[in-house]
Amino acid sequence: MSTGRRETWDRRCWSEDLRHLFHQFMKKCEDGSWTYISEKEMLDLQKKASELSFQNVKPMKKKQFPSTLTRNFQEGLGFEYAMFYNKDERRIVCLFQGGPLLQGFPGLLHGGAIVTMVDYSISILSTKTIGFTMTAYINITYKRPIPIGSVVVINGQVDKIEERKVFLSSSVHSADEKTLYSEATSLFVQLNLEKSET
Ligand SMILES: CCCCCCCCCCCCCCCC(=O)SCCNC(=O)CCNC(=O)[C@H](O)C(C)(C)COP(=O)(O)OP(=O)(O)OC[C@H]1O[C@@H](n2cnc3c(N)ncnc32)[C@H](O)[C@@H]1OP(=O)(O)O
Repeated sequence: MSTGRRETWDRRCWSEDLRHLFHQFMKKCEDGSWTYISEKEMLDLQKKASELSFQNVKPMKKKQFPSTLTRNFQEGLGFEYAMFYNKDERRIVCLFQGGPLLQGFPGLLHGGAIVTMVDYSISILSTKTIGFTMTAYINITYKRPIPIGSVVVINGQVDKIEERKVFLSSSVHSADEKTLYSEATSLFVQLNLEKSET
């Protein structure tokens, strides 16, 4: 399937820091330990999710299928990111540069935008680990504010799996790893699709 959506790393709005980190991670992919989650893979996952029916929510019609929240902004103004997945270590890394439309306090990223990117990253990790899941809770602590346009690294990992429950922890650091911006713990629950009405 052609997504009609180009990969994001050729966007002009990507800062030098983001490009540099992106290429560092692409290098880590060469031995197969890490894999880049491409736009096509994201779209395929979304498409699959949109075909699911659970808790009486009917699957979406093909024409209604929208893009995800984080991809609904003009280049550079919202969420610019790339994700990498490590299957053996059950980890995800998201390189994230938040644009001016995500502003909360002047010059700083809104906490809702930060938790959105954390939630989205670890939802992909939990989904890749045990199948489609939803966030039951996410408990985030904001330790330092993130300047608009700066590049941060979100690290997410699976801590424990108990049947349908996946417990994850995550952190948000500066690109040079010197500043810890936020930390979160969360629970994702695998969707009980058998309960669904189709
Ligand atoms: C579809 C995803 C695609 C992702 C990849 C695709 C990529 C492209 C799409 C991008 C998508 C981005 C998505 C971002 C992530 C969202 O933003 S998700 C949106 C925000 N979350 C929600 O709206 C969830 C609302 N809550 C619910 O629907 C239901 O409560 C849940 C979470 C599905 C669980 O309901 P349930 O399946 O009926 O499970 P239930 O039997 O109640 O609980 C199961 C177990 O979990 C425990 N549990 C449930 N909730 C809690 C809680 N809050 N605290 C503690 N324990 C709890 C229960 O106690 C139970 O434990 P056990 O008794 O088994 O030990």
